[in-house]
Amino acid sequence: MPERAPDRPSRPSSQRPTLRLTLRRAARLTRAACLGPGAWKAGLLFATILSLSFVEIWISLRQIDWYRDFYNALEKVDAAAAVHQIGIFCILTASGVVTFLIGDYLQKALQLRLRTRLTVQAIDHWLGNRAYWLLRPGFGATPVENPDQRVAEDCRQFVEKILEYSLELISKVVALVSYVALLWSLSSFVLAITVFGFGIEIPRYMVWLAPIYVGLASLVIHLGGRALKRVYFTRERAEADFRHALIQIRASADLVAQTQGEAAEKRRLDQRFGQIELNWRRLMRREFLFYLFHRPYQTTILRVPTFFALPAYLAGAVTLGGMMQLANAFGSVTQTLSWFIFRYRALAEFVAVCERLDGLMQNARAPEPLPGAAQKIDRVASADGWLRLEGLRLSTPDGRWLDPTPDYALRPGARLWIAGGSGQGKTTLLSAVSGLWIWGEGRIEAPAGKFAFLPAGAPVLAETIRAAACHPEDPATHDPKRLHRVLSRLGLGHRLDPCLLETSLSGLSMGERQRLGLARAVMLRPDWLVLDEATAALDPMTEADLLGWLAAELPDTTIIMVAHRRPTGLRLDDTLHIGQTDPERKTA
Ligand SMILES: Nc1ncnc2c1ncn2[C@@H]1O[C@H](COP(=O)(O)OP(=O)(O)OP(=O)(O)O)[C@@H](O)[C@H]1O
Repeated sequence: MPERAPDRPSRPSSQRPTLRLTLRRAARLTRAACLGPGAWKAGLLFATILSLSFVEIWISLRQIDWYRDFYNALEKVDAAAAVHQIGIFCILTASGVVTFLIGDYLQKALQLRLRTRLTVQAIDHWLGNRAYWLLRPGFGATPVENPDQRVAEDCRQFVEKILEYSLELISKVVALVSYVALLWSLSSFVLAITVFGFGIEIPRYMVWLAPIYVGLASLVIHLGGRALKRVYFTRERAEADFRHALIQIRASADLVAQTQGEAAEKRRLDQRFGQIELNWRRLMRREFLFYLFHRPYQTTILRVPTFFALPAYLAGAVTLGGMMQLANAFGSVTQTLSWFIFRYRALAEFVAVCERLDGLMQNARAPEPLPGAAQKIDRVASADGWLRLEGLRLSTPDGRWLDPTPDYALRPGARLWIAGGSGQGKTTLLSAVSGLWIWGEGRIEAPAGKFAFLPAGAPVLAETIRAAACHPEDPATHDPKRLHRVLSRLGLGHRLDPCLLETSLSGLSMGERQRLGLARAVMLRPDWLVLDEATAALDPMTEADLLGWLAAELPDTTIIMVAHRRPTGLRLDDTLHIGQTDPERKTA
């Protein structure tokens, strides 16, 4: 039987998304994506890509020299030197293209490797700790919204962005050092200005101007755009909610059509799309403010360096080629320093991705139930294979107590009917026995062995009849002839493709679904079989026939049946009444 989730460490309190917190989140996710088997290959790929980016920096430095040489050739009207420079230009451009192509290809290979690893971990946490079960509204202390989006979209985005940004950042730092050194060597002259009658001389003014210029611009842009992160977070949530509603309609097409629910669905979709619209308007306002500063900066940053270098040219300190080289060096420094500004919008989105994905990973790693309800069920392994309930009283996750469950002991191989009125806690008891339900008090002695659960509704999530009939085991490990015989006995033979035993589950009636559930029970041969209203959709004659057949197929299996009607066809050893209503007395 599944074991209860392990003890949960306390959750970090909700924190404001500061830079430090974002870096911590990004570091945790990066570790999850990088560490593990084959990590050295990822490291090697990263190092190669980084080296290629250094080559690109070298090429760009050569291009700055090229500006000087080319313009000086023009100034001297030296045709041969100009043609030579055009040749150098072609070589530099070709080298740049080749370096870019190889780097881009390797980067995509690394992305695939890291995304696979991160996604596998996200899925492992989400499914492995039963977080998908516990972290739902009404169950978990911190329900996770739209996990589908976080696992599918955010893992991809995180890996793409972290690679892109970390490579960029490292190469920008290296480039910055090179560009500053170049700018330092070029701007050896002094700027002499007069302020309020005082003569001021600023040596190497181009070097000091660059960080002041970019620093002021960064501050202004950050102030204008800092609210964007929240808007991006909400945008993703609204989009995911809308998509989810559409998926629900696809999955419940019959239900919507039979209940003529189109108008209600349209209202629901309108309401969810309304959230997208609302957020979009907020985004329009925020981005307007942001671009008010960002756009002018972006459009002037390439032109302004020439204006700043002009005083040196006019003072005769540099030649025209020297001024162009100086302007380019200054432009390179300011553009490198402006990385934060140019990436501001994308970085704000990246912060939102980190918050969502790390939230999923952290919560799923140690899913915490809603606080407030008692979690005092003492679950122990049964030494003699009996199932025992002692002093058991279950509660709902929000703390409402259900009626006490009678003390009870069930021997292996017995057949038990659990009876009780609607809402009295029968399904909840089954969940507690299987270790899922943790709210309540008392003691459950749970036997070991293979456990199978047949729910009332749809059988299982599977793509083919064969997979559904063997779920959760691999259908390839089951004998196809036996499967065919079982399904035919249950009246589902017509659903099988004669050659491949593969057909879709769509269009199965509720009774057919429940018969498929019985097929599963027989194929799995569990030690413990729990049926929760799993034959309620069958007519009494079929139910009696199939339950009799099931009992014969599984002679040693302990069968626990929850049903409102006393099951026929199954020789019952005992009945356990849950709650205050005794259905037998009621019928009598
Ligand atoms: N997540 C939850 N949050 C709050 N209450 C819950 C939750 N899950 C179950 N309950 C409540 O616990 C009670 C027992 O539910 P349970 O499904 O076990 O009843 P049941 O006996 O199987 O009912 P039925 O025969 O109608 O299927 C019900 O009142 C139900 O509303």
